[in-house]
Amino acid sequence: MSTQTSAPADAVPYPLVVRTVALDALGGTTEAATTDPLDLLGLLPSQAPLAWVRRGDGLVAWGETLRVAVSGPDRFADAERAWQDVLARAIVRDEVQLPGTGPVAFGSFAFDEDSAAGSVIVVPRVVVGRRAGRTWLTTITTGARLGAPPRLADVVGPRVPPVDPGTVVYSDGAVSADGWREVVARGIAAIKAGAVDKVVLARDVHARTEHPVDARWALERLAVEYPSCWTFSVDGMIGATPELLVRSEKGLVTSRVLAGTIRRTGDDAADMARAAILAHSSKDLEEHEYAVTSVAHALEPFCSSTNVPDVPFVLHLPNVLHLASDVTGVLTAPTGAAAHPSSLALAAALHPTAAVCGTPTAAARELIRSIEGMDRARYAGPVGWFGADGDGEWGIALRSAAIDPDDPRSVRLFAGCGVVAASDPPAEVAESEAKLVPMRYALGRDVSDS
Ligand SMILES: C=C(O[C@@H]1C=C(C(=O)O)C=C[C@H]1O)C(=O)O
Repeated sequence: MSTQTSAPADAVPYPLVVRTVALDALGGTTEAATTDPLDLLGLLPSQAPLAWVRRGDGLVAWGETLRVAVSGPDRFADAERAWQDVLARAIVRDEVQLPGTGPVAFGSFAFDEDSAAGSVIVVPRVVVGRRAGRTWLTTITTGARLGAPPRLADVVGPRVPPVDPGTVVYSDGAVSADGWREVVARGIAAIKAGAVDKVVLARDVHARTEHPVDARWALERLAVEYPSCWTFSVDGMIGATPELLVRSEKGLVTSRVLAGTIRRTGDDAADMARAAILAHSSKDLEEHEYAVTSVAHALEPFCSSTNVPDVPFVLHLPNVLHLASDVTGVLTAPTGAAAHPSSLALAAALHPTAAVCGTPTAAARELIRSIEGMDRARYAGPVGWFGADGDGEWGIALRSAAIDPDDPRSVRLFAGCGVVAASDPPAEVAESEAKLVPMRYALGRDVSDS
């Protein structure tokens, strides 16, 4: 339970000066919007890139004006307070006024409050954003006053292509695949003994790369191969998640809940048949129901109305099919409060959902602590960004990996699976392998590597 600001608000010699200007276009395109994610990702430097990109829209950022490290059960509230302190002293000129313009902080939070891994929010120096054909540049400095409007050419370096990580050698993480089958069997036994209804169990795999991992290599591959996912990079945590914990924008809240998975075969006709099986599988529908209910209940105190679809749709990804539900709500101030909560406060209220922890939450988290055999660190925790008005987007850091800050040739890849009474341990191991495919692909060279 602590907060550490590497440039504490009190120690910032001047208030933050935040300036957002419109950009005509990126990548030389002056026509209507392109949806090429590489337009944004292609601007990133190799050092500590920050990204939140989907279908060519989103935010990329670099540099560090401020970093706030938090931990423990109050990590979300502590981060929020630090951000509010910074904002209270900021001088902002925002000529674009869209979600993601003006001051922006990126964050990545540990799954478990007891994790040895810290959580962090980073306020970058430069942000480039794009939304529905409009692009903008934000600079965040600690200069004493507003200077001339920033220009992209002054803040973006010469394009240095991402470096190929080279040969990748995989080895067991904290628990081997065989050992993890036993972990799943223990989870099923605990469910049958009545300890929980559902538990989500995860494993890690270690990758050793020939060359230091250039996060941009992985991000570019993920953004192209998994366009319906949110490709993210925050403080060495990278991935492409299909699951949106919460988006809060102008009083509307959205959450994309996933739970219930089937592997793809590579044969489109067979996959269509599998999609139909998934949509009717009572085991997967049960897993899904727990996840949707946990999100709907967590949102209720903050919403005047919510909309929970009656039946899930099937989300097609290159590696797996998921049961998916988009839960939406209209935010309202909870009793006694002046304003509705920020996107980060909503993420804190939602986390951990039954899609990544289980049902009931506290018992599932205890079971994970006692049988999973690893520290999830920031895997399955909230990752994303928020702005000055508190609006923002937080995904669940799935299909993800953590690059070791002390050894960038060392990477932990993660995958987990929802377990219910009807689960089968070998099938869950196979499902976890399918969920590792995106990050293996990201570190690879071409499709045949995956
Ligand atoms: C835990 C993960 O995925 C979660 C578990 C799912 C399932 O068990 O069906 C599906 C999507 C995610 O909510 C992961 O990808 O690591």
